[in-house]
Amino acid sequence: MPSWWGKSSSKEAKKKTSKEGIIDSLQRRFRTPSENKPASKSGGSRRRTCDTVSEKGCQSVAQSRSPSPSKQVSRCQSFIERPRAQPLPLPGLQPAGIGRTESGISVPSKPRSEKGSKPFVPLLRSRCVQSRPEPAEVDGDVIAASFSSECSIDSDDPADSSQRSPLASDYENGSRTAAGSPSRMMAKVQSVTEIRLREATKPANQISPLSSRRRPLSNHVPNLQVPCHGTFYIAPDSSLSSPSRSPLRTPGTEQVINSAFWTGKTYADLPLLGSGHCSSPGSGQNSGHNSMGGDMSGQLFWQPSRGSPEYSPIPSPRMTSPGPSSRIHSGAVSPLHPRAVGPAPDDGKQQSHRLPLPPVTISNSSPFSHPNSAATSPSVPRSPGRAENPTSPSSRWKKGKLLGRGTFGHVYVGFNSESGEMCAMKEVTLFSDDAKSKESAKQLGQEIALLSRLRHPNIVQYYGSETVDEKLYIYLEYVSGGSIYKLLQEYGQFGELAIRSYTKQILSGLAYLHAKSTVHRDIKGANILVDPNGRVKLADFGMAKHIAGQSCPLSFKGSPYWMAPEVIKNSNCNLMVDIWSLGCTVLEMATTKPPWSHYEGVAAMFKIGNSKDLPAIPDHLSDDGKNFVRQCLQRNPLHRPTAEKLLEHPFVKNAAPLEKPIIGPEPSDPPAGVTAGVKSQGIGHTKNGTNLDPGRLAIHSSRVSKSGLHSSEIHIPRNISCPVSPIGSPLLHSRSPQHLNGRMSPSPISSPRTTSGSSTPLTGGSANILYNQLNQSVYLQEGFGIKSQNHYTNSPSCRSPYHDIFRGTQSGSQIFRELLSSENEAIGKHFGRPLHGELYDGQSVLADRVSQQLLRDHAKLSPSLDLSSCSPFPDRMSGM
Ligand SMILES: Nc1ncnc2c1ncn2[C@@H]1O[C@H](COP(=O)(O)OP(=O)(O)OP(=O)(O)O)[C@@H](O)[C@H]1O
Repeated sequence: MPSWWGKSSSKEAKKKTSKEGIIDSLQRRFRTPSENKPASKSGGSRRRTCDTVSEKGCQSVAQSRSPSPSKQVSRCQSFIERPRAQPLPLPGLQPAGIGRTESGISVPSKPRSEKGSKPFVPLLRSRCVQSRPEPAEVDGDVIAASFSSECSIDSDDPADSSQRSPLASDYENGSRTAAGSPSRMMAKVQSVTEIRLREATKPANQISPLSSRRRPLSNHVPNLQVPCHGTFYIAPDSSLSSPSRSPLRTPGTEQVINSAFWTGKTYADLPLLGSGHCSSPGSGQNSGHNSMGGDMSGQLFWQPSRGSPEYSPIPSPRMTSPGPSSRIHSGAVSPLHPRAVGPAPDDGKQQSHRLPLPPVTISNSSPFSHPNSAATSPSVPRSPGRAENPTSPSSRWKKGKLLGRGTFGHVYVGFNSESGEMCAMKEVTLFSDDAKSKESAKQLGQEIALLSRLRHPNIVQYYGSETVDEKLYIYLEYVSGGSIYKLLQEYGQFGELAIRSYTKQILSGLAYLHAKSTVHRDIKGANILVDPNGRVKLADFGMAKHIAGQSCPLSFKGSPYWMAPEVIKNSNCNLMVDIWSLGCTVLEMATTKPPWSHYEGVAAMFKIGNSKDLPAIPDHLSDDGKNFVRQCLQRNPLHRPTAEKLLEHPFVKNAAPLEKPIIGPEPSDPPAGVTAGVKSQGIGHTKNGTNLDPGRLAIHSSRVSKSGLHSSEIHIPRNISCPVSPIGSPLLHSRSPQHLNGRMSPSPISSPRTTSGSSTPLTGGSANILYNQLNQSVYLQEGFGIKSQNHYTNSPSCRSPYHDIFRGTQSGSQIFRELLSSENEAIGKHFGRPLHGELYDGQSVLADRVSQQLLRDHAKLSPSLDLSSCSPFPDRMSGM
């Protein structure tokens, strides 16, 4: 049970103490001479303890692990073990070791000696503490089948590793699990279960962690193989794929172990690797994901947690570990790589950091360069004196507070102080000499390739990306409300109205996604963002995959508690896995926990995969709600309704929108400058008294179109003056009816941009405007009226995975582009131009502007660039 579900901190403290003793014993038992350093220190059990340990740069038991697989089965934090219902940290009442920043980000309050001076502590490992479940708490058949969520199986980044919990998956983390072959997985789970059963009968001090420490390849991975290329064999969360784990940083066996992991090691080797990452998915900065990812075979890989820093009362190992990134407030630490050490996003106070300066010199010497890429060429890092270069898009964006930490890096608020716009900036460090970085880049490339072709109001919008030096920045729609997971943790279970509304929106996003033969594979509360107006956005497409055929075999991705049976059982998975996960998410919203959360991750998987049981459905759900959940949680995927079909289910069909109606201004108080017939409301606009927020016009129009309602029946939403939200974004007004007349009446916030054409990535003054009204796509170009789609050079049809501008040094950009696999191109072939009439959210406009402006800005630097080409890599993308 997550600590915040716990009963009291005192109870936890006792457990902590006892577990620390266990850890000490383990360390004494397994510590190698090299580990017997003063720096090493036994850590406590649980995530919190691990964090502490990590912070101290201690603990590493992996290398000395017992050769016996069974002894290596470690157990990390489980729901079962965690204190129940620990209240959310309140000011002054935060759990020990946890601090809370002004921004609501939980951080370890414990002082860190290494802060600022010790960004990287080798051999830091989170402990895989084998803690035995209390008999009364565990089912007999699964009592042992638990991996520790706090264990790390790999991570070249000490910081990272120390912060990860293996099954990182405990629900609270919503952990995503990375594993391999489903079939093998089940066998492994069962085997591990047996092991755990055996372990459970042993004294605690005899239990060895299933660890994850690095071991010499010769000793532990005799049959290491290089994973085959061209498939998603590396989970985004995998250590291999994590840029944070550079072999250069801490060459160790862990990495090797991971590598072996990907190759489909036999069960006998599982224990060496199976402990997985000790990540605390929802903890700390991690938004609560512990997911398994990667189309790998033969691996049981508990992905490191990712998450939003803001909310987990329990500090994620990752968050509290000495790892640079984990310390939001700790100052100069690099989340991903020692070389990437930089200022901490937050240090208790909100700080803005300028983006890394873009390169000054650009040439086309890069073999990967293309006319439209700003990052294709060798470049010279900008000198400090050039920070204010107006041609630099990046210089106009300031990196703000840390929103969350993911597998690949950190996500920050991006703020354009000139236009007042915001976005979410995902910062990923790339290293040309880091194999893992390359894998990460590949994963990111896949995600970008896929996400860049998605445009839907219920899917977080991808704006663009660029590389600056060795960092890749991915600009995304900023959804300021946080994830459903976070909201549940903070406010408790949702009422049915909210559940209905959210579920309907999730379904809308899924229906759209599935129509593109794309499966998300990681639907859960932590990956669903909510804006202040209650609009839901699917996020985190790191696990998403386009399904060419009817299924995607050999995929074992997802988060244990939300994972469909067929995924666990190695059956072919298809789009229906998302429906199962949706059912779990509905239960999560209704109870704050996913089904089977009383089991530890692996135990839950065992239960999901092997039993015929269905999770309990709370009585307080309506009959429609219960039926909806049952529909989703049918074990036979063929029996599950499609997302499109479920939209007709009474549970969601009549779901009332959460938006409040627009409250019009006083009739006699029209703002100055308002065109006749058009009134301004706040930062929104109205059209001839319809009071439709243009930011929602298309959406509601779409609803009307689908439902057959007349305009008079349209629910009139209220734009709750939130300049941060997509709705409130001035960019949304590009869809204002005013634009149909070739006029731009940007909101006050957007005025500077729209009128001046300032060159920010997201604010191209002459950017193309995409307008959609009443389900009709109309492309507009600012100042030029309606423009044909065919002439809309930045239309989605022209996009490719390489559409983005990669700015930066050759190393960073080249790495990224080099590693964009052919699979990306394959994906692209399935994502052409959005269907005519396809709903475009206002964020699409922003996205287009980003790309446009990036191109434009780069063109300023490189006048010779040919911007007429749709595809930066015509040769590679010709098939799109
Ligand atoms: N568009 C966004 N708006 C607001 N917050 C966001 C956004 N994207 C991400 N975040 C925050 O950042 C956290 C990490 O982001 P995300 O999970 O996408 O990173 P990631 O690298 O994809 O992680 P992983 O793949 O391991 O799940 C999220 O939990 C969320 O709190």
